[in-house]
This record gives sequence, C-alpha cells and structure tokens, in this order.
Amino acid sequence: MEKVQSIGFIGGGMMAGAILDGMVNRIKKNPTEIFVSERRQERCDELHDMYGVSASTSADSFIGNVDAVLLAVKPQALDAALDEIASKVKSDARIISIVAGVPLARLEKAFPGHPIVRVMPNTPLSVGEGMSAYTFNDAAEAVKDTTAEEIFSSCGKAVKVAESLMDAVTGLSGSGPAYAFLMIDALSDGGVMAGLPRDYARIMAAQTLLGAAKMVLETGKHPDALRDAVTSPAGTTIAGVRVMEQQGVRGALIDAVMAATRRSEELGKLK
Ligand SMILES: NC(=O)C1=CN([C@@H]2O[C@H](COP(=O)(O)OP(=O)(O)OC[C@H]3O[C@@H](n4cnc5c(N)ncnc54)[C@H](OP(=O)(O)O)[C@@H]3O)[C@@H](O)[C@H]2O)C=CC1
Ligand SMILES: O=C(O)[C@@H]1CCC=N1
Repeated sequence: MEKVQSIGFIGGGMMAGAILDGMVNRIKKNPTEIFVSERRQERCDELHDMYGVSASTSADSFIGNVDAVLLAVKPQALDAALDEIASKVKSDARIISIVAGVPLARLEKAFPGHPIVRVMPNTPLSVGEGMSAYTFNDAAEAVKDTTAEEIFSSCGKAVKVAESLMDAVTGLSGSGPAYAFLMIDALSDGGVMAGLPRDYARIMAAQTLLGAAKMVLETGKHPDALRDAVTSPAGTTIAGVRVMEQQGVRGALIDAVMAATRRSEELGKLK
C-alpha cells in the first residue's frame, strides 16, 4: 500500500493541535497535505495561522480525497462525526482514532474493510515528550501501516500493544499527565509551606520529577533501587517516604489508574 500523502483531521481541539505541531514542525509534513475540520471558526483560523494547514468548519471539501482520516473529537461527539463523514471517505482511506475508550470493533462498523489504528496518546506530545500506544485492526496489520507510528513517535515514544490493553494505557499514560501535574502542584505547596518562594518551588518540583523520570528511562534501573540511592540511613528522605506510605500515596496512585481504566471501559460502551 502506498504511503499516506494527505491526511484529514476531524476535530481540531487541544490534542489535534499538539499532533499537528509534531507533524508540521518535527516530521516536516507539508501543511498543504493536511486538512482539519473543526466546529469553531476562530480555532480554524488559529490552526491555519500556526501550522499553515487548511482548516474549515466542515469536512466536505476534503473528506472524499484524503488518504488518511484522524479522528480527534471527544467520545461523546464521535457518533455525530461518524454520521457526517463515514460514508464519504475514500474506499482505501486509513483511519486513525485517538478517541478514548472507543474500540476497533465500533470503528470497523463505521469504516468496514478500512485499515484502522486506535491510538492513545497523551498531552506531553505537545512538547515532544508524549507517550502513545497504538493497536491495529486486521486490515491495518495486513498493510503494515506505518502512518500512526510515524506521527506519534515524532512527538515522543510510541509502542504497539494488544487492544485488550488500551483501557489500561488510557488509565496510566493517557490520563497520567494529570496525576503528575497534581503531584507537582502538591510538592510545590510543600515547598512553600517549608518556606520556599512559589516560583522556585514549582520549578524544583517539576525538575525533580523530570530528572527522576529520566533516571528511570536512561539507567533502566528499578525505581526502588534509585529510591534507595536517595535514602540515607536515619536521613531526611526516609522521614518523607514514611509519611507518603502512611498516607497511602502508593495505593492512591494505583487506585487512580484503575478508576481511569474503568472509566475508559465505560466510555467505550456508550452509544
Ligand atoms: N486530552 C487528553 O489528554 C487526551 C485526549 N484524548 C482523546 O482525544 C480526543 C480529543 O480530545 P481533546 O483534543 O482534548 O478535545 P477537544 O474538545 O479539545 O477537541 C475536540 C474538538 O473537536 C470539535 N468537534 C466536535 N465534533 C466535531 C465534528 N463533528 N467535526 C469537527 N469538529 C468537531 C470540538 O468542537 P466543540 O467543542 O465546539 O464541540 C472540539 O473543538 C478525545 O476523544 C479524547 O478522548 C486522547 C488522549 C489524551
Ligand atoms: O480524560 C479523558 O477522558 C482523556 C482521555 C485520556 C486523557 N484525557
């Protein structure tokens, strides 16, 4: 199968903007081959000004011509979007969906016979540090479609997983930036309470999480081993870690991932 040239986005919100940034500024995709359908005219203008793509409030001008369609509307808006476009796409168009919780089977009903890739990215892809996981339907497997891999690895890491894991991916890395932001804010509050100015506290909290994350990824060491290296006998760190364990921070994070995973499963069942 030929490489994808033109691509049409359905939905031009926050995630679409972040993906467009990767496509235009990182993989240097020609913006004249990118089309966006987005409800709000002012957002269309913004996307055109920022990335040079064609953006309009209807997909009609491009949907029958593009080689790939990227679905980037909220799950609750998906059915209406599919009603608008599904019967108009090119017969061999590849479909990429980032819509949380929506299974391949539901997309296959709308686009029978098409190669379909379901992706769960996250917002740090807007700064080139996204974590995306993707899964193929049989038709995409058959053509070994590389479009999604190319797009999403241009703005971070991208891994292929079995579809049965997509809700768990959503609960961990899809929603995960929110857990990290909450932790950064809470750690900043701790710093302020201990006497640091707010702006320093925020930078210290964020850079500490960034550095710790890099150590995990770059050393390949278990987080427990890295934690041991910070934790001096009778020192400061063990005093802090003890409070975290007493307050159930570990259990709260496990439960947060599970709650988001369950919600992703529920969203997939909404009709
Ligand atoms: N935010 C995140 O962290 C992540 C989100 N996702 C998924 O990505 C998808 C997009 O999320 P996000 O970018 O945050 O959402 P946004 O609400 O920012 O963007 C969706 C946009 O699509 C527009 N829209 C709705 N229906 C149509 C339509 N039929 N045709 C054209 N445009 C339409 C909306 O307009 P209006 O608001 O006027 O309806 C809105 O501007 C969701 O399915 C979400 O589950 C996946 C991973 C992470
Ligand atoms: O909150 C949500 O539903 C979306 C999906 C993953 C992150 N944000």
